[in-house]
Amino acid sequence: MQNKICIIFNPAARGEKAKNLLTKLHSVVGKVPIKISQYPGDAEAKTEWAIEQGYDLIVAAGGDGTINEVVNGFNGREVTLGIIPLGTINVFAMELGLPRSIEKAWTMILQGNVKIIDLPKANDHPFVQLAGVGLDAKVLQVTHKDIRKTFGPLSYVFTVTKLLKEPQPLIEVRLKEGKRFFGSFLLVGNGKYYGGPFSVFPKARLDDGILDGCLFSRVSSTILLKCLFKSFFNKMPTDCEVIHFQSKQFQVSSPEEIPVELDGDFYGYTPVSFSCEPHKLKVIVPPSEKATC
Ligand SMILES: Nc1ncnc2c1ncn2[C@@H]1O[C@H](COP(=O)(O)OP(=O)(O)OP(=O)(O)O)[C@@H](O)[C@H]1O
Repeated sequence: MQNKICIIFNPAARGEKAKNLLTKLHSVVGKVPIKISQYPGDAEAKTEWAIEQGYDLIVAAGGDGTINEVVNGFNGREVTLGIIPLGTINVFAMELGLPRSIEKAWTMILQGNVKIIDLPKANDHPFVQLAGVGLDAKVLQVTHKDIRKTFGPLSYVFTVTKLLKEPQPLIEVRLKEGKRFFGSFLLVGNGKYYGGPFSVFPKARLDDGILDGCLFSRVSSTILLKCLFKSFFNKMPTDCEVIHFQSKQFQVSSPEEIPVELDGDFYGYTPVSFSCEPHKLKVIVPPSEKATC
């Protein structure tokens, strides 16, 4: 049976440059409805509305934050996710090997090769690709929107440099499987990539039923640069500064509240519990990708 498709478009993605792509998007998708997200959180509301109207293939046209909102709008219902990557970095699209051009992404969506992947959660809040506790979440929280718009991803580098001068927090990670770790900055991955083509979780797979963690005992510009360099070549440092773990479920706590981000957007504060629902999310991938259903 043919899917009923609805597109949820975020004009604010790619530093608000995505809005210039709306006419192009209309010309590529023809009569398929495009609903425009009007404010942060609206992509989730529009997805819920679309599902109530009987649409069963919801296409997120935006970046990772838009995909996150769309998936949160699924609320456990049996619908399929399509993606037209219009964000700045598009880490999840990179993980799935999706084409970046609107035409190619649309052709792939119409081909309809579905893969079923895991759906990670922070408390009850789903995310698709990654989460961070500590430094990166704080960077997202404090980097002003106008500075982000002007300097793009470079604006985060300015903030990191400033934040590294501050005292580092203490994070405790308690795995359901029994182990306990301590550190100051935690990254959690469903897939391999973080922040671009950086393979911070080289062992991660989107459909293995587990989450990968990377806990830094402390962070400095040298440690971060070393990690970025190594992860670009698919090798994370294995020295004492970084603990790698895999787990189905774990708790993260800290003496003080520490910020948490999900898929590149600020989410809230510790304590937070991470878990992973295996084989829960249907997503359209290129025909060359082996479907798991
Ligand atoms: N109409 C809107 N006005 C302002 N912000 C919006 C609007 N609609 C959605 N948003 C917000 O835009 C933010 C950025 O979206 P998104 O993450 O998709 O783009 P991006 O940051 O360019 O991409 P990526 O995360 O892949 O680099 C999200 O936090 C989302 O909540």
